[in-house]
Amino acid sequence: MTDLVVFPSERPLTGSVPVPGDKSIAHRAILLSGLAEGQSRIEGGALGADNMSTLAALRAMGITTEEQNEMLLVEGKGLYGLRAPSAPIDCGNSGTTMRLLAGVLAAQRFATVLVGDESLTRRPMERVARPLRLRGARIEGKLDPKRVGEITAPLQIGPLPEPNVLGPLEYEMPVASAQVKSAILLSGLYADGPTYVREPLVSRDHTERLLLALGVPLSSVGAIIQLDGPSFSGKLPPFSITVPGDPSSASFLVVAAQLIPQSRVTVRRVGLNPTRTGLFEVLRDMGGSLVLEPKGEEMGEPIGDLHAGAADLRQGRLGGELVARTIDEVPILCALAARAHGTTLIEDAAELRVKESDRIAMMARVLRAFGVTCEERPDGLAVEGKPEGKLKAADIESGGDHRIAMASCVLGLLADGPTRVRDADNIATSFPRFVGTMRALGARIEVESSGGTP
Ligand SMILES: O=C(O)C1=C[C@@H](OP(=O)(O)O)[C@@H](O)[C@H](O)C1
Ligand SMILES: C=C(OP(=O)(O)O)C(=O)O
Repeated sequence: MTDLVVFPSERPLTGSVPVPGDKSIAHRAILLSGLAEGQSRIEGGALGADNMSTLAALRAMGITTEEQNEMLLVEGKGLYGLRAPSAPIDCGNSGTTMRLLAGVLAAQRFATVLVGDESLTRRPMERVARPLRLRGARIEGKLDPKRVGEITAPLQIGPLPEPNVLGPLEYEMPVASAQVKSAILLSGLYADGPTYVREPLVSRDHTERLLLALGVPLSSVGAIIQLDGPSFSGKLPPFSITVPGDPSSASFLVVAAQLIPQSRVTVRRVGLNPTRTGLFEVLRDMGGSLVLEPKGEEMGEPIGDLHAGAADLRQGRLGGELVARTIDEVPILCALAARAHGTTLIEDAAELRVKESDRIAMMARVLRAFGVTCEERPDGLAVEGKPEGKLKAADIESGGDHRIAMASCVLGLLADGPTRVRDADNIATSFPRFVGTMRALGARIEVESSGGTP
């Protein structure tokens, strides 16, 4: 296991850096390249371990892939080209891998078992199983003794029962989730009738954009999406994509720049899909310093450079529809709130309790360890900002959650002594070069082996 030791910053953060390719877009690009007919090319910078779990799943089902520097070549075999894997597929720490794969595997004539690490094995899976069953798939999990009606991994999927084809589906999702929506849409590629999905709020729409770019007959109005299975040709063309930089990874750098006096940081080629930019909107409302410089688009995804600088912040508010567009940025929003004048309210965010960790409870613990007063609520937090003076140096147990670990590192830069962030290996699930990137901007972070189980 690795600990990070973060030293208080003595100088501004400055420089221009890239971030890894967007994890969500890369999952979808990898999966769809395996289902396309022919060779696709995916360039994505240093993709993290979660994306590698999706790639490994394809390999386990007979898809040939090659990694050349930071480019992936995938030999897609068509929608029906996957082969039964010889063992359970390990989705690692990646909820997106498990839920998106479920949509594709539900339509196969062979059986698969999906497993994950300890954290993924605790996460709710009935939300994805239910709509797939409603269109004829066979999908079972382990009954969750603590949550009635809930199942968790391992997931046993398929084989598809007679008549061997998924049916149409009209489904109203109880919770906004891009993973569930995507699984439903992917299963719709195999269905003999249309797919209609309605979300309570608009979640990230990368699957829709990529499917449209590949010529799939799909349309959406707000939170309603329709895929016309029968008029789909059944073929996906191979494609080349340079995955835009991940705005969720960029958020840690953008927030660090706000908090350290005189900082000026540019993050290059970041995806600016409006379903992902909630944090930047909240930051602007808090008086943050952020300029977006558009740089075109890639397969329907807008891209731009982010120019961030130090700012004097006032309290912010996150709630309602903005939550879905900020869902992975709440840990770093808490760091921002910790240095703002006034109390920042985060509401309607109960979903955070079922991510890699219970991110509401974890951030409450982290903030208190740094000497920041906060109130933990069922669906969020109230964070009392402490804009003056230093925070208290802390010893943080990140619980193996990458976003908790990175948010803690940013807070550590503002402390009155070295901060230890324990169990930080998991940062590699989404941002393998986080420490190198922070150092390139001027932060001092040391990596130490903590002697626990590696
Ligand atoms: O579809 C995706 O790529 C993701 C969707 C979100 O999860 P939910 O669908 O559970 O909200 C997000 O938290 C996750 O990091 C990635
Ligand atoms: C929740 C996350 O990912 P996943 O659901 O894919 O594990 C995340 O990256 O913050």
